[in-house]
Amino acid sequence: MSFSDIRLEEKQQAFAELREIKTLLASRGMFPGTSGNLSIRTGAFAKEQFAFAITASGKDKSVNTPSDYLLVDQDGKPIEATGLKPSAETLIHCEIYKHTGCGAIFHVHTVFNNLASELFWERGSIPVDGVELIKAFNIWEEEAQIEIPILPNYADIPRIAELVEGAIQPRIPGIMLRKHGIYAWGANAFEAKRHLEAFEFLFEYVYRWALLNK
Ligand SMILES: CSCCC(=O)C(=O)COP(=O)(O)O
Ligand SMILES: [Zn+2]
Repeated sequence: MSFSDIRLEEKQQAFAELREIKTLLASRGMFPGTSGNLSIRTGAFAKEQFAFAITASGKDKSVNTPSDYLLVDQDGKPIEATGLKPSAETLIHCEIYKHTGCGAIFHVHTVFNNLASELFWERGSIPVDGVELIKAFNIWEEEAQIEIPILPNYADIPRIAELVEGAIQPRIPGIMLRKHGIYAWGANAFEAKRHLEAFEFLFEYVYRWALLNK
C-alpha cells in the first residue's frame, strides 16, 4: 500500500466524520480549553503501515474551520503538505492503532474522568462492578467486573506512548491518563463514541459511589 492510494473521497469522509463527532462532543462541553483530540483511520490497515485523519493541535475544538484536520502516517508524520501540526498527543493514537487495529480514537478531558483517575491511581486501574453500561463494551456477563487502566501523565508524550502497548486490556477499549483524560477507541466512529459515552457514565458513577461510601 502507498499513501497515495488514499483517495480524496476517503480523506473527505474521514474529515466529515471527525467534524460530526467533534461538533457533537463540543455541544456537550467536552473540549474545555482546547483540550481533546479525535482521529479516524483511513485507507488499508497493516500493523507496520497505516494512516489516519486527526485533529490539528491547539485548535478550539468547539469551532469548525476549513483547517481542523490532517492526515498522518503510523509514526504520526503528516503524509501530505500542510501548515497544520497534528495533535501533540498523536503518538498515543499511533500506538493504539498499531496494537488494537481499531478504526477510531476519541480523547476527552472531563472532571469525572480526572477525579476517577486520581481516586484509583494507586490501584493502577479504575474498577467498575456490575454496572449495566459495561455492556456497551460488548461484555455481557451478569455483574461483570472490569478494570480501566490508568497510565501516568508524563509531560513527555513519547514516554506515555511507550507504555500504551502494555496497558491495553483486550476487553477494555480505553486507557485513562492520570488527571488528564480518557482515550476511547472502537472499530469505527460509531463504536468509539459508544465506548466514550459509556466510560464517561462509568467514571461519574464510580466517583459518586465512592463519595456515598465515605
Ligand atoms: C490545553 S489541553 C493540553 C493538551 C491536551 O491534553 C489535549 O488533549 C489537546 O492537545 P492537542 O495538541 O490535541 O490540541
Ligand atoms: Zn489531552
